[in-house]
Amino acid sequence: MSQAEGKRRSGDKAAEYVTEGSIVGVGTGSTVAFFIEALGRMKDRIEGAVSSSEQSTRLLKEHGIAVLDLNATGTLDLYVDGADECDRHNRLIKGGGGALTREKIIAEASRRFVCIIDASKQVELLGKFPVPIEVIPMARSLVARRIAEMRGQPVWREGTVTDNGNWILDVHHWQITDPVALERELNQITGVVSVGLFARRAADVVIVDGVVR
Ligand SMILES: O=C(CO)[C@H](O)[C@H](O)COP(=O)(O)O
Repeated sequence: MSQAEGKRRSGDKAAEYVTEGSIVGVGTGSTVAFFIEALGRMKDRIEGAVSSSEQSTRLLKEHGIAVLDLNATGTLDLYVDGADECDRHNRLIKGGGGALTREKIIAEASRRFVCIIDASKQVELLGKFPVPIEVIPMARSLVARRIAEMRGQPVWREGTVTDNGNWILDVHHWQITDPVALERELNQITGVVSVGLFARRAADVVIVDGVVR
């Protein structure tokens, strides 16, 4: 099966978790684009979506789905999003598309997080994919120095500005044996907005190539 086919199957399968009349949290990325297509086919049966990025907002609107403000919706029943890496405990690296902060907010605001991936995203140990960290622009070098002290190799994703007006550092060469502890430690660095490790709030359900794992 091609990677694109795996993503499409996972996006389609996730639509089975959407309930009548609900508001769905929607992530960002090429796998989520397939989910949005599936959501478009059932748009008359949902109230709308909360979007994690300008990119997904555009896609949702193209499919005729109302985009709602999280401040007005309260807790969501369901959040569907992709990932860059997923370990056997459903802990994730996310943010390859740069939308990690809003993704984390919606994941946190949702009762159930369904992660949709293709088989290539499954790993034994998180960290081969660089960990994205969104930073306040003026704190970029400060945060990079702190990360270097933690034996990470931060690379500035130059030219990328997040939907929140911030910058991203991608941290290479971390073998992440304790993702919860690392996430906590990174969150404490002044200037860090959010961390692309979803370990404390891991996925509840993981769908791989269209099959629930
Ligand atoms: O975290 C993300 C965006 O910030 C995406 O979910 C992640 O990068 C996976 O993307 P794709 O589905 O295109 O492989």
